[in-house]
Amino acid sequence: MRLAIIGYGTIARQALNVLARDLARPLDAIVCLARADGAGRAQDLLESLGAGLAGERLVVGTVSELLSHRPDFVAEAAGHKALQDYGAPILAAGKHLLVTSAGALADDDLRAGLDAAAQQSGARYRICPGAVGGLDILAAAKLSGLQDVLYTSRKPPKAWAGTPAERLVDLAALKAAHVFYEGSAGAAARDYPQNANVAATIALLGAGFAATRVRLIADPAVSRNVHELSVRSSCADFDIRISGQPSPENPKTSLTTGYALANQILDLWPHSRGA
Ligand SMILES: NC(=O)C1=CN([C@@H]2O[C@H](COP(=O)(O)OP(=O)(O)OC[C@H]3O[C@@H](n4cnc5c(N)ncnc54)[C@H](O)[C@@H]3O)[C@@H](O)[C@H]2O)C=CC1
Ligand SMILES: O=C([O-])CC(=O)C(=O)O
Repeated sequence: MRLAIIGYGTIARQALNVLARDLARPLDAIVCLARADGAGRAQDLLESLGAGLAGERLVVGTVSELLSHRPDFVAEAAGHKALQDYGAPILAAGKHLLVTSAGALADDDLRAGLDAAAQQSGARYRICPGAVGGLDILAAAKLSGLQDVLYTSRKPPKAWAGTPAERLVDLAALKAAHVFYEGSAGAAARDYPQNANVAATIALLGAGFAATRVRLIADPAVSRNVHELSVRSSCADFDIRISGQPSPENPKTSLTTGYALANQILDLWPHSRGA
């Protein structure tokens, strides 16, 4: 088993920790694609996980180097730009791709490029559920006809630091919950690239980027990242609420996301799960 991963931050570290603990046997190789300024950090991460993770542990700087190490598939946990830069060449080389930065797919041109590369090579890209759940019933309900899909993300104010929310509201002074964004999943994914990948995932599996309604809330009364999905459809109405622990290293990212990525990786290899 040979795994390639793009990113060596919060989600990648969490997912690789789970693999190092839970794989039935170590990977033959793990290859991490790092930016020039992060090669040392990527190497430290791979070394910290020891022989339990993989025999060979390699850090590379380009997508062609990554592909030269013949991964079985590639997991992305690095951000929108990484998917824009590396997604099509990976798929064109016939490698399956697990996508965490689903918000990048709000860009129709990127989606068309990935679809074309995948069609030409037969490779597939799969969206990691990330911080959310309930996507199975959403996809089923889509087949029956969706009347309304609303996704609400409620996070502590510090999770919205460094986003356009800062221009809309004084995050540090907030005393009560404040809805600073109400609109389509497409605009949310574009404007909040580190916070609205779940909105994009729901849009992709459900009503699409234009019709999926999104609300983003900064709430000083919560310590969790709370994801709520409300769906009205021809087969069922449902409301799902997930109260996620924020990652200690990155309050924007729910801890679930790294576990979700590890779970997807384990799913792609038969018999890879330990006891
Ligand atoms: N689907 C979901 O539920 C969620 C998706 N995400 C997505 O995952 C991404 C990563 O999240 P975290 O791990 O929390 O962020 P992070 O900031 O902790 O780590 C990102 C890592 O990717 C690396 N990186 C960035 N651009 C790169 C590039 N072009 N090539 C190679 N490496 C690159 C960074 O150096 C860093 O190591 C987010 O930006 C977001 O797009 C985040 C949270 C939830
Ligand atoms: O991890 C989360 O809470 C969700 C998130 O950041 C995203 O959707 O991009």
